[in-house]
Amino acid sequence: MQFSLFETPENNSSSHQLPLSEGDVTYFPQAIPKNDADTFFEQLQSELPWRQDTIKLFGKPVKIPRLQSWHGDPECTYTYSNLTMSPNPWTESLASIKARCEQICEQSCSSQYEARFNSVLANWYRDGQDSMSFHSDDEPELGINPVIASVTLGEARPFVFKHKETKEKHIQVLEHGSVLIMAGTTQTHYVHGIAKTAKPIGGRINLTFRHLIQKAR
Ligand SMILES: O=C(O)CCC(=O)C(=O)O
Ligand SMILES: [Fe+2]
Repeated sequence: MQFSLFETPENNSSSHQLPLSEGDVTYFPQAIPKNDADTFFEQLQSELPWRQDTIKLFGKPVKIPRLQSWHGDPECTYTYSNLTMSPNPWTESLASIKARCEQICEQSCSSQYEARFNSVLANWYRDGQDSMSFHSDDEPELGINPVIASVTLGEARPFVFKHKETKEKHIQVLEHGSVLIMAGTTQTHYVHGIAKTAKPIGGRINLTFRHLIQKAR
């Protein structure tokens, strides 16, 4: 699929900045047209090598409540919750969605921001019992003030930002085909997460595109 088929953000008049007192977050609904988003959802669900990792919580092994898959350029080894993941290669659909996110960043984000991504963490929330606890994406490999593009396919879920000191909260429902760009000091001041819900809901795939900085050897 070619990304020239996508609408440009200029046509996407409903993009808006979240009203966070510190941080820089912009939401682009319908960044990926519905038909393409439907196809990507099906393709990614069947083609990615999904795995359920185990992390240690207070010394005890706990299965994380979602499936994940890490992809990127060959040098992009990533450590997340004490897990070190070697990258799986880019698939055609991941590369196409990455190009769309880079296009949005180039056209709509401040020129001081890096608008190239070399890796992506894919998360598959199979139902309402799958979740992601509050965290910041502030690993050293991401550098200072990282730009992260977060794509939602499938079921819409509320995405919660919480200020680390003031506890100010902001909720944005992330819809099918949307892109959320987190930049500036967002990771310094806020944690974010996806809560569980008892509602009977369908699956959601989230892709967070990142730019990893290579460590000096
Ligand atoms: O599923 C989401 O929207 C959030 C994913 C996320 O925060 C992450 O992968 O770091
Ligand atoms: Fe995150």
